[in-house]
Amino acid sequence: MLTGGREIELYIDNYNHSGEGVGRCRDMAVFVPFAAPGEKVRARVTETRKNYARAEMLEIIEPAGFRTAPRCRTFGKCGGCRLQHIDYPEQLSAKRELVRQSLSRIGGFGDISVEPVIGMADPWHYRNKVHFQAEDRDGRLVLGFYEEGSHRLAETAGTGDSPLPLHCRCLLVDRDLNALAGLIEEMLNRYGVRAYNRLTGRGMVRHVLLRKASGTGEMMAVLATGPGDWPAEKDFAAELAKAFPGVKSVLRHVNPEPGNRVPGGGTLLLKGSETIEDIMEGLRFSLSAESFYQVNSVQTVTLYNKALEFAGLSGGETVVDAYSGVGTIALFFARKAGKVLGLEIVARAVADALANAALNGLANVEFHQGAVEKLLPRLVRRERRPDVLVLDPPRRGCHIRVLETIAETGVPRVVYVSCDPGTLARDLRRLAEWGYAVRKVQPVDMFPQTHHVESIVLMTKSGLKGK
Ligand SMILES: C[S@@+](CC[C@H](N)C(=O)[O-])C[C@H]1O[C@@H](n2cnc3c(N)ncnc32)[C@H](O)[C@@H]1O
Repeated sequence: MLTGGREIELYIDNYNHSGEGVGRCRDMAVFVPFAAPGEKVRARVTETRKNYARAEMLEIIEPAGFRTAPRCRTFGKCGGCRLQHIDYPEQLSAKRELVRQSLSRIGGFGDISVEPVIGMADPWHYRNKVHFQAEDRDGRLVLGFYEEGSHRLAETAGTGDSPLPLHCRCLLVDRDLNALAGLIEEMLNRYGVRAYNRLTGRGMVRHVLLRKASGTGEMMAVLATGPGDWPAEKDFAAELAKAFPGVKSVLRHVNPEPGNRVPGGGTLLLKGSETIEDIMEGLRFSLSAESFYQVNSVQTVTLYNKALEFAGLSGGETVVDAYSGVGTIALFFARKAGKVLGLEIVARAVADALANAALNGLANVEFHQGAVEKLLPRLVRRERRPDVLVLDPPRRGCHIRVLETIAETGVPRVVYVSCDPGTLARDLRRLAEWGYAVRKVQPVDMFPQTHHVESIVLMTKSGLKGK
């Protein structure tokens, strides 16, 4: 029996779905964060459950050849990155194996073939959106990231000789957004603004959301604040936009509630416009602060082009883009299909998608607001069955009713885009039981240095050939 506090030595032979090393001790799986397969480590047990234990690494007795020095000084503290300790080629093969194992164990697909993960030429500074939390420290407001599982900022972040404050140098975040965060932090202090304290209700800034449209360079800054008056808010915004030319939108989101995660409140436009515009593969997209938009612009193009390839369009097809967000996939497809119907639950995203269709002069695309599990069954009853169905659900995967509708109507081609190999495997299993065959599985690395992996899968009705 393994007990908490005990020191053990173990060989690591796999990763779990969170990117932690997995070894075995007395027939018990032991998860060791930041350990890697092929390594022998000494670790202290921190948690024991019925089927597994967790341990913290004390010493690497035999390191793996692909182990590398993490570049960020807060690696292991802030919780954003999980894989900086292994080199990039190993990250890609680990993610491929993760997808393969999920499809095999959860999906029941046996020895399924998974394509090598499409990685990035430069796997750093790829994020076009970031939330910096605000905290008062030694009489100054600082911006940074929380330590994992806490509401305290990790001590320092980043590395190198940048003039930015240490906590504003995330190695995953676009360099302009890091620089913008540094300027905002300096300015907030100069304007005498303090961080909001959720216990006392005093202070002003809760967090800062920054977003960049990579194709145009336009940036948006949203200061999420408590309810207090801020007479200088417009002066602040005007100075910020002047000092940082890409900044086209400065907003203040007021949240009057004491807690940290309470929605509601209102958004005030302080400077510029409420949206920024991006260009991707010749298509224009208008983005608001709340719009869901993929965070890695380089890999998004790769992902969407793969989706197009898997769809195998010849020009006249009807496509349904289920979970369409601001309409990005739908508009990519509209240029190659007869008609595209986007289905999305968030009203604001549907409004953005309609605006985006108009912005690009695409008349063969419609967007409907509602839950896919309600809209899709109605749609296939009312209109003809789509030739291609694209699914891009949130992490929890598809509602069973969506999968049943696919099976009942026999949609010939299903292109499933997923950010969670576990729910992907569960959904593919159901479709396979109802007569669909997996033709191709292509992971794309949208989130280098983290354990997350995006996959795109082509399924066709059995008997039909995948291209
Ligand atoms: C992973 S995002 C994909 C968005 C878009 N395809 C893209 O690439 O930007 C999932 C989207 O599904 C929407 N969503 C979540 N649950 C939904 C449901 N039951 N019905 C319709 N849309 C839903 C979310 O609002 C979000 O926009």
